[in-house]
Amino acid sequence: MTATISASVRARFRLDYPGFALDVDLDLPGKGVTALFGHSGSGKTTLLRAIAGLERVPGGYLAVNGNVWQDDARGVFLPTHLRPLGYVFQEASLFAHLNIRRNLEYGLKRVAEQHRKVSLAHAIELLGIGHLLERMPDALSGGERQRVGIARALAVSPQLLLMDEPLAALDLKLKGEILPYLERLHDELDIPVLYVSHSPDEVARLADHLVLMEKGKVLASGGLTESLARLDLPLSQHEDAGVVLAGTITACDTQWHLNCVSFAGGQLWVRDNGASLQQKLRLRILARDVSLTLTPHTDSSILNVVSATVIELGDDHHPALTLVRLDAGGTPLLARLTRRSAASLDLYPGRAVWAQIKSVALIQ
Ligand SMILES: Nc1ncnc2c1ncn2[C@@H]1O[C@H](COP(=O)(O)OP(=O)(O)OP(=O)(O)O)[C@@H](O)[C@H]1O
Repeated sequence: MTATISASVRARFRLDYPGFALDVDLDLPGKGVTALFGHSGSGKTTLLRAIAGLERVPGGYLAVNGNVWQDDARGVFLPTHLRPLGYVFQEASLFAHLNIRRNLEYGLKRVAEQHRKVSLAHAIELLGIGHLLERMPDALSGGERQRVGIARALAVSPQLLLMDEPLAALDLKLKGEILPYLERLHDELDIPVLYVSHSPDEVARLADHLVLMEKGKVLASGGLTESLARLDLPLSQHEDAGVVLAGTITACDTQWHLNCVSFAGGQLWVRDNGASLQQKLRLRILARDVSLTLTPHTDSSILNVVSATVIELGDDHHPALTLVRLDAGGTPLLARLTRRSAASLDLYPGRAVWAQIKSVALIQ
């Protein structure tokens, strides 16, 4: 294998199907979660399959944190079974005749002792499935099966984890149960993850980097925070467009069950969901939940008022509305307003405003 020095995932693939062409050239972070987002048929699964070597793409190139898995120009092509990766699908296909422990152990044999970075015990603990080990797959719920599938993918100590809509087959309640486990993986493991999702909520909670796909091409690739705030990308037109900011809990108001989250642009009060002081968390602020004023109001019910500057105004999919991109101390915010309000406030790039955000609207 040829070695490169960059700590990243480099993927270059061109593939032609009748009526569809994949044409990507990506340089992705070598750690953290990269979300692949795009309409159905935009090529997300095809890209994952090419990365896994399941789709043989002549002329392709793939290097994962310095290890070249495919470089056809040099005659390098690792078959799928030799690529140290984990692949999680919408539904975990477990062996029906093996109990959960045996399912998890299956596949471990091909991982040499010295390459085992994630122990089976650690994977079991991370996904909270210790109590299920002696059960048979048909005695598990869909959510439990999926947690086993994720643990199985982790247990082979992958250098890259591919997740293709791992929560898509689950109902909202089960999704809510599994997301915290995925957040733990994100926080505790150093494995780069490519995560296909249609859900802005999952992307907001898990991703660090965002790749937007359209018709087989990469429309944009960049950090999550910056990408979500771009008015030129279709994401901003979603009903639940908004930004994600990273903050730390710096105060607790036990009388009113509120926590104060400090971020680069100020402070926000959020509902106390059991987080502790100094805990880091992500807040999702939807554009429709942000209103603007020219002076800070103290006679309103809104607890959160942040000083910001208008960066740009952009079109919304509805002619009555406009999207305003703001900067709050280096943190981007989006506000969706009526054009009438924007006109009566006389908003223009550079104008100083106050962004009001209802506490109840903040998503943790
Ligand atoms: N083996 C194949 N032969 C021909 N066309 C294919 C093949 N595999 C995929 N395609 C086509 O490639 C396009 C991209 O499919 P792909 O499954 O990658 O999209 P996707 O973004 O993952 O979609 P979804 O979100 O619905 O899963 C589609 O038009 C699909 O029909």
